[in-house]
Amino acid sequence: MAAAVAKSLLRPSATSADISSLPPLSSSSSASCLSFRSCRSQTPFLGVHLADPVNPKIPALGIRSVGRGLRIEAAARPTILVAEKLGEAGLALLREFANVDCSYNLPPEELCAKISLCDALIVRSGTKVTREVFEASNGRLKVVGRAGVGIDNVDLQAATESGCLVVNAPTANTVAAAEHGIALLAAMARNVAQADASMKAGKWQRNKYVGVSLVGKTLAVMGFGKVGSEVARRAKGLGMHVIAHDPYAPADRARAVGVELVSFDEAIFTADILSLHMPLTPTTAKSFNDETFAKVKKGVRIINVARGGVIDEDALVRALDNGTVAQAALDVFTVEPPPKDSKLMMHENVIATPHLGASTVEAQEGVAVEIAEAVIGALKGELAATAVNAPMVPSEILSELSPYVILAEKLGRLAVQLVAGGSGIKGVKVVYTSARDPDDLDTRVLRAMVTKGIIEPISSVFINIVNADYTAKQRGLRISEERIFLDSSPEIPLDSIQIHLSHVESKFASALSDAGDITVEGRVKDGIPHLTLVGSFSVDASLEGNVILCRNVDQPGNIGRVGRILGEQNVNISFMSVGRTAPRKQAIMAIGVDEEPDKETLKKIGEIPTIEEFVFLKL
Ligand SMILES: NC(=O)C1=CN([C@@H]2O[C@H](COP(=O)(O)OP(=O)(O)OC[C@H]3O[C@@H](n4cnc5c(N)ncnc54)[C@H](O)[C@@H]3O)[C@@H](O)[C@H]2O)C=CC1
Ligand SMILES: O=C(O)C(=O)COP(=O)(O)O
Repeated sequence: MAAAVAKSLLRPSATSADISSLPPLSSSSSASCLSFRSCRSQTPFLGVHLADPVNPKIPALGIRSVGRGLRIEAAARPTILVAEKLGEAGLALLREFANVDCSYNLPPEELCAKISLCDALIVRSGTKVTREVFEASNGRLKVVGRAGVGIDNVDLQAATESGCLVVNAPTANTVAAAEHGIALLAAMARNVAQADASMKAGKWQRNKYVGVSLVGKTLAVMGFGKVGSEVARRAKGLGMHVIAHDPYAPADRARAVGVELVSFDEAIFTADILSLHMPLTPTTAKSFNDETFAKVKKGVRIINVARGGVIDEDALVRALDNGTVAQAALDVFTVEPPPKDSKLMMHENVIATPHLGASTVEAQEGVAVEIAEAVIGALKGELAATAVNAPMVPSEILSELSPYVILAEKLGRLAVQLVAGGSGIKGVKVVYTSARDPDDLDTRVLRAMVTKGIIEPISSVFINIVNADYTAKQRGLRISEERIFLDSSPEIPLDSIQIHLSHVESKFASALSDAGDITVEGRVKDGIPHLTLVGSFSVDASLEGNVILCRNVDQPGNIGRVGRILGEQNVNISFMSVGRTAPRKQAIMAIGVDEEPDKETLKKIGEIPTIEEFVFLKL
């Protein structure tokens, strides 16, 4: 397989450029440490290429080894543009390997002008690496390194389309972000920022700035990942009662820290202080809104060191104005920097810092080294453990597996949505039924896509074949694979894929097999992925758009009742499939819908007397 990958490589490297042809440094650049040595020949790559998992035309990531008696091409030095301030230890590593251009805070047009002369770009959260940047690179840019966790400032789709690898540094700033959360917690409780400002204005206001104590208070950590668990550990040291909400965190990890995992509602009902540490995803976006604030304990305090977008900022201003939220401490904002007249930032009960969570000397040295090593490794053509968009499968294998790749991801996505909130997933078993000899069926990409389907809807992490196993392991997710041999033609790579999630509760009890696992199975029919089994029920539904699964007693009229409710709301049904144990016994209806039904419509479906349970799933 590795040899096959190596064969499928490489497009020609962009031509080299002389230092004199680089656009001038921006007047706003805070530093310039251009250190070119060999400027004539800059075709440095061993060849880094990306493959889109569903578009085999995009070549695979790999290494161009030397041809007959040829030298490895890495003799020439690549050019790396460092667009935001990076720790010296990382810069030193980069300079040993490449020509390094530190041009900080470039306006977008200057970044675009420079980028066609650079092989790698390193940024933090302040630089938007847009589609325009990839287009302007004319294919020369091979690696973008994000010196930190969140990659919401990099257009990953555009990066993948242009064959550019994106790597990040996910661990080195965890403690810094957690410490900043604790700093904001203490500063907020004791009005440190407001009291300091008052003293500097010549006042001595001892009565105005009476604070609240932390000991004995309940802190709800929302998002019990790397940063959240470090915050929890520290808050316990302050004598706080710590609970956490994270639908996907394993309970034993929480138990090890002495923290109880609770539902979202329990967390917001009971917390004196909420500390946000979840990623910004479509599910978490604006999850702290008017509806949420209506449920919180009056006078709750909120800390946000995650992403501004998880809070509806206008709703937070209203909640601060009416006293529902007593205070907020914010490091991150929907728009950064926020407008100077932002009501939220200027609110007297808000303390704010300019996205400083990762900004300690130690963390910045750590991320600088972490990202420098990842970028250098990628430029050498090595696999990066922290790659976020780099599938690595030869195009011929990809083209054969491509419908199964989609099937694997959709089954994973479907299975995770069947898990009841609060029951963390630990064990995933993927069963392939195939007539192929195991050596002729490379399941890495399928396993990666199952992992992607399971993790991506609940995380900010982007999964591909490079980082799937790494990410699953980091999250305590054990993915095992099993093959069932089918005595038929090996021309077809796979007959079916089954996913079993063990030791979890389901929000749709019918999805549980006799063994008690959430079980879903799919097949490819005429090139289209189909769902063929849910729990013990056989169904046949194409895995496209959205699906409503209903369990009902098999009797006339059910389809019509559901269809009428959907029709009244102008929700278009794309397909219908019924699977039943026996006539007039239990049945499952799978109904494909083009539009997402609103809550009221779903409620009406749930109220049909013969419908015993139902679930709405987004594919
Ligand atoms: N302010 C700053 O400078 C920094 C901010 N961050 C941000 O902090 C956040 C957390 O980072 P890490 O802990 O490194 O990430 P992580 O991926 O280790 O943890 C995120 C956790 O959130 C959980 N989660 C997902 N959806 C959820 C939901 N709907 N409700 C509750 N929990 C949910 C996940 O299961 C996971 O355990 C990210 O948004 C990251 O970008 C990270 C470092 C510095
Ligand atoms: O790592 C993250 O997600 C951060 O938010 C840190 O951002 P920064 O590198 O300080 O711009």
